[in-house]
Amino acid sequence: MDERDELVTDTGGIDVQFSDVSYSVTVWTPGRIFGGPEKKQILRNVSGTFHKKQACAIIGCSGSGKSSLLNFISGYKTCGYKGDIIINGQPRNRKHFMKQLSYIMQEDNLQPHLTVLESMEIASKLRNCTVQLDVYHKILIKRILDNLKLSEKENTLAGNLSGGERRRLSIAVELIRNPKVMFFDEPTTGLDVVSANCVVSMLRDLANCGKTIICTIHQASASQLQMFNALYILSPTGECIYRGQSSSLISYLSSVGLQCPLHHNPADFVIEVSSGEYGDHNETLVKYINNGKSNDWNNKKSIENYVQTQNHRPNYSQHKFISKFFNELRILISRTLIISSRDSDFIRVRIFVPLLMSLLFGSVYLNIGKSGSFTRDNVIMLYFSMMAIVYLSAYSMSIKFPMELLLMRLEYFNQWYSLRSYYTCVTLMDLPLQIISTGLFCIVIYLMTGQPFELFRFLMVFLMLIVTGLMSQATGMLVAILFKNFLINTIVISSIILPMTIFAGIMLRINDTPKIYSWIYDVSMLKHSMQGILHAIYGFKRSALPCPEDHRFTVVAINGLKSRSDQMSTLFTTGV
Ligand SMILES: Nc1ncnc2c1ncn2[C@@H]1O[C@H](COP(=O)(O)OP(=O)(O)OP(=O)(O)O)[C@@H](O)[C@H]1O
Repeated sequence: MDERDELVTDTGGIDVQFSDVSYSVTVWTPGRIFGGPEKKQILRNVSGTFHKKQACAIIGCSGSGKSSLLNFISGYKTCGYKGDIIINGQPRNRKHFMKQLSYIMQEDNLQPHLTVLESMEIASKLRNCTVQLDVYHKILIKRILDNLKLSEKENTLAGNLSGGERRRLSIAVELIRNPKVMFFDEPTTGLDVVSANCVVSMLRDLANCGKTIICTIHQASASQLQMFNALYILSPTGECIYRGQSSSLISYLSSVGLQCPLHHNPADFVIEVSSGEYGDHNETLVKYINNGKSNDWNNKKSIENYVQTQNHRPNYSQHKFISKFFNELRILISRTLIISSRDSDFIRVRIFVPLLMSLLFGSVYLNIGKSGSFTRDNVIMLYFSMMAIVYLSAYSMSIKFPMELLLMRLEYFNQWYSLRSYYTCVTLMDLPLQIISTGLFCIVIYLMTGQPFELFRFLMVFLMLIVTGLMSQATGMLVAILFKNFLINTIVISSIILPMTIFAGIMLRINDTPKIYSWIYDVSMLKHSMQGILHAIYGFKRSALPCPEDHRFTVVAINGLKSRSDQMSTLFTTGV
C-alpha cells in the first residue's frame, strides 16, 4: 500500500471506556484553628464509555469535574486519580494512547506570530518529519483548511484571528496528525452562537469520519445538544447522572418523573435539576444510571448509522509518526527564526540593555584599568560586570521560558516533537543571542575601562563571561521548569544568586570566611569565573602598572606568585 492509499484508508476507531474513576485534591480549609490540608473529592467512582464514530459532550455545572475527567481519560494528568481506562477492550498503555489522541484545550495551542498556512505547514512537517512538504501534503493542508472554512485566512497571523477562527485553527493543526481520539476542553466557550454551532457541527463531522470525539461543554444550546451523538452528565458532587444518547435525555428524565418544560433547553434543565432547583434528584439519577455503568440509554443502532455515512464525509489521514531528531530540530529552528523575525522586541532588549549598561559602567570607570592605583576599583568593576551578565541571563530565561512552557507542554503531549529536539532548539537558538549581547557588553567595557590591549586577554574575559552567562541561563531555565510562575521564579532566582555573590571571593575574603562555609567557594561558579577574569587581566606575566608615589602599594602582575591561592589572597589582602 503506498502512502496515498494509506492516507485515505480509515484504520478503525477507538472505544474509550473508564470505570470507577475517582479524583481527589488537597485543599486548605481556613475554618480549622491552624488551617491545614483536607481531601476534597471531585469525581466519585464514575464509569462510562465513549464510542468510536460518536461525538460525546460531557456537561455539568461549573466545578462538577468535567475537565478533571477529561484530563484523566486523555492521560494529561494522573496524579490524585484512581480508576481504570480501557482502550478497545485492553488496559490503556498511556504512551501508545498518546500517539493516537489530540487534546485541544481552552488555551490555544497556537503560535501567534505564525500565519494560518505556516502553522499548518509546520504541523505537517513535524508530523511527517520532513523539512520539505510534497504536493500531496500541501493538498491535504488545503483540504483541511477548506473544511474548516479557514482558506481565506491563510495569510493571517494566528494572533490576529477571531476566537472562533483560532479555535478552528487549533483543531486544524491537530487534524494534520489525524488522531483517532480527540479531546476538547470547552471548545465553544467565548464564541458567539453561530461560531459555536459551526465548531460543534465540525465535531460531529469528525466523529462521522470515524474518530472518537469527547468534549466538555459549559453551556450548550438545544440545537448544539442535538448535534452531539451522546451526552455524559455530571452532578455537582462529581457523579454521573446521565449517560446515553442526546436524543434520549428528555425521555430519561421523564422516566424518573422530571418533565422538561416545553421550549426549555434540555441542557439547562438537566443542570438546574442537578443543582437542586427542582428538589434533590441526584441520588435517584445516579442510582438509575448506575453512576455511568448503565448502557440502557445508549442506542447502538444509531452508532451504526454513522458508520455507514462516514464515506461521504471528509476523511483525515492516519500516518505513522516517526520522530527524527535532526529533522525535528531543523523544523523547530526554522519556526523559531520566523517567530523571532516577527517578534524582535525580546531580542532588541537582550542586545540593547547590556549595551547601555556597559556604556554606563564604561563611562563611570573610564580608563580605570590603566592605573595601578585603581586596581581595587577595577576588580570591583569587573565583578559588577560579571554580575550584570549573571542577572540578565538568569532572568531573561526564567521569565521568557514559562511563557513558552504551556504551549510546549501541549505540543509535546500531542506528540508534535520530542523533548530532546525542543530543548536542543531552545539552547541553540539562544546561543547566538547570548554571544552577541555578551560580546558587545564585553567589548565596550573592556575598551572604555582601559583593560590591557591584548587579544588573548580579551578573549579569555569574553569566554569567562559567556560561560558564566550560559550557566546562569541554565539556572534560570531549571527554576522556570520547576516553578513555572514569573513571581516565584523571580524570587527564587534572586535567592539563589544573592547568596552566591558573597561567595565570589570579592565581598568576603576567602581567608576570613568561617571554615564551615569554605566548601561553597569550590562549588561557586561566581568565584571560579571571577578568578578566571582576574587571571586574564592581571596574570600571564603582565608588567607592573604605573602607580603614583602617594599610593602605599605598587601593583604588580600576580602571575609570578607560586599558587593560585597566593595570587588571589595577594590581590584581596593587599587592598588592591
Ligand atoms: N489541583 C486542584 N486543587 C484544588 N482544587 C481543584 C484542583 N483541580 C480541580 N479542583 C477543583 O475541582 C473542581 C472541578 O474542577 P474542573 O475544572 O474539573 O471543573 P469543571 O466542571 O471543568 O468546571 P468549569 O466548567 O467551570 O470549567 C473545581 O471546584 C476545582 O476548583
